[in-house]
Amino acid sequence: MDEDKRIVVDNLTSRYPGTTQPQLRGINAEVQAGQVVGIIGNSHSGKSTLCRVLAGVISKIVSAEVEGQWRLFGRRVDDWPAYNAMTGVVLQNPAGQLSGLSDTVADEIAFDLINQGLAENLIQKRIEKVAAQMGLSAQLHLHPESLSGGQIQRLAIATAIATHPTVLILDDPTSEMDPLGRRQFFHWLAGVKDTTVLIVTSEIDDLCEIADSVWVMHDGQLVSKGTPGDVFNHLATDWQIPAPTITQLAQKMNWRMADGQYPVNAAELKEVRYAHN
Ligand SMILES: Nc1ncnc2c1ncn2[C@@H]1O[C@H](COP(=O)(O)OP(=O)(O)OP(=O)(O)O)[C@@H](O)[C@H]1O
Repeated sequence: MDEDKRIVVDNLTSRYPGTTQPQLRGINAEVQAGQVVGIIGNSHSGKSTLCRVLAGVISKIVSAEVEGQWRLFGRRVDDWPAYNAMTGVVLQNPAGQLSGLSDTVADEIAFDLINQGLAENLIQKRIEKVAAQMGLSAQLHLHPESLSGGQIQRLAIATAIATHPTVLILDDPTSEMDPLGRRQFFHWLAGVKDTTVLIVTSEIDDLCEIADSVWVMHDGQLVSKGTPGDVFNHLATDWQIPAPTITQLAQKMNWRMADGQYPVNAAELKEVRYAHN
């Protein structure tokens, strides 16, 4: 049988203890290997809860009732060592994810690699590579607690990608980064290959430049999913999600693409501008 190279979520419902209504309601979705999926939605719509379930944090660390099925590349969360080994996870408040045991940024990145039993020379190479990717080369000798909020987010991402995960789950990973750091992060994300990425973000303009698909969460439900173009051309007003800046401009100017949709990213904007000249 062919190896299953998808993320499959089948009728997922989840409810925290002490609450009457579920925070996730009947989520169905599928992601092909190598895709970048952006998860958007208002506050309290269930984005973090979905990340927690898919990362296995619910119910391995945080307790909640969960119904339905989900598999990452054929693996179920019950198969925890294998499931855990294939995921890289950055949740909200990444400072809380630091081991608290490392004297330096380099040691923190090395932590999971040592646990994996990687050879010392390979560990050094991985540290240097992911530090460069996350713009932390100059901080490798610093104590993790001396980093700024944005740098801690970059360290958490570096640590998550150092193990070469099959699936990367990122919950609002740029919330504390400055504009340059955020731009560098999305530039890096655009070039990621061989990793399937689920990213919660409110940076809709950046997301539209790089995402293969977008999921919209509203009140615990996955109310829309598709390409950025399809999703942002069909936003319901009660989701209260703004269109990308480029789409808003095109709507004002009535610049539509050949298929009648408004552009959502720079490449599409260029296409309509070319057509209108
Ligand atoms: N540990 C918990 N116990 C009980 N309820 C919780 C818990 N964590 C989250 N909730 C509730 O679950 C709902 C969904 O929260 P969640 O954090 O998943 O939303 P979100 O879309 O990520 O929001 P935000 O954008 O503000 O982070 C909210 O109503 C929240 O109050």
